[in-house]
Amino acid sequence: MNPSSNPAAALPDYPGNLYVVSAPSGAGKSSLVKALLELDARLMVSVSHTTRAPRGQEQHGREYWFVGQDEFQAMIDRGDFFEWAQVHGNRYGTSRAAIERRLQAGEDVVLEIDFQGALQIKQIFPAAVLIFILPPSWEELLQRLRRRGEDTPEVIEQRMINARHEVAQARHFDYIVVNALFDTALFDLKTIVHAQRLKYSTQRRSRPAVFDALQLS
Ligand SMILES: Nc1nc2c(ncn2[C@@H]2O[C@H](COP(=O)(O)OP(=O)(O)O)[C@@H](O)[C@H]2O)c(=O)[nH]1
Ligand SMILES: Nc1ncnc2c1ncn2[C@@H]1O[C@H](COP(=O)(O)OP(=O)(O)O)[C@@H](O)[C@H]1O
Repeated sequence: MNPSSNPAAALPDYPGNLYVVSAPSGAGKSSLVKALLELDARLMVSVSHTTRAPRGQEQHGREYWFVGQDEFQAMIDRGDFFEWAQVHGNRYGTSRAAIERRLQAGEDVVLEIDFQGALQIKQIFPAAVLIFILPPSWEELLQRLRRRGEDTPEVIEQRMINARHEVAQARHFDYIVVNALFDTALFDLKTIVHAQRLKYSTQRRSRPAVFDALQLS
């Protein structure tokens, strides 16, 4: 956990839903979230800020806002981050403005962040739904990192070491999805999002249409 992060007061009960997806590097969270967004027009992903250098095809403002150490530090000092954390030697953060505005507008937001950030979010926004994605095995995780071909062997080795610690945090999450077969994991993710959407809308102002159809109070 990040002792220096700016602890926010609990957020109000926004009409939008917040989903947080975490996983060890290479488990498939970016691929799954991308596929989920294609299936679900109501979901928006929040683009984080990072001090990490861009990988091959990554674009500023699409995968991340790539910023320098000084700019990141200035954002921390101004309290611009909802949460931030140091992960694999770089800093990553979710900007407050982007997600609060969307949740207020009733949009559903997905954050793809590490477990430290996820646990910070749960503290300030208990209605957030925390989903942890597990690889089917350590061997498969290593193969996926190698096949992705984006990281040096040293970086892959570090990510495999960090993964042991990260997966131990899965028990603090609301749901666990095993990404063995991609389509099965995607289906699981979609089901969680859909089920939570129905559940939360019953607790809030809006009622799911099926309640009217069944004349439920
Ligand atoms: N706390 C936090 N973690 C983030 C944020 N954005 C990305 N991360 C996490 O940082 C880690 C490294 O991400 P990245 O460098 O893209 O590598 P990848 O996970 O291998 O694709 C992953 O666990 C991400 O989920 C953020 O805004 N906040
Ligand atoms: N179920 C799966 N089976 C096989 N390969 C997968 C699966 N899910 C993702 N991958 C591949 O594994 C690699 C890592 O996935 P990625 O989405 O980048 O992971 P993460 O965002 O968690 O670091 C990518 O090359 C991706 O295409």
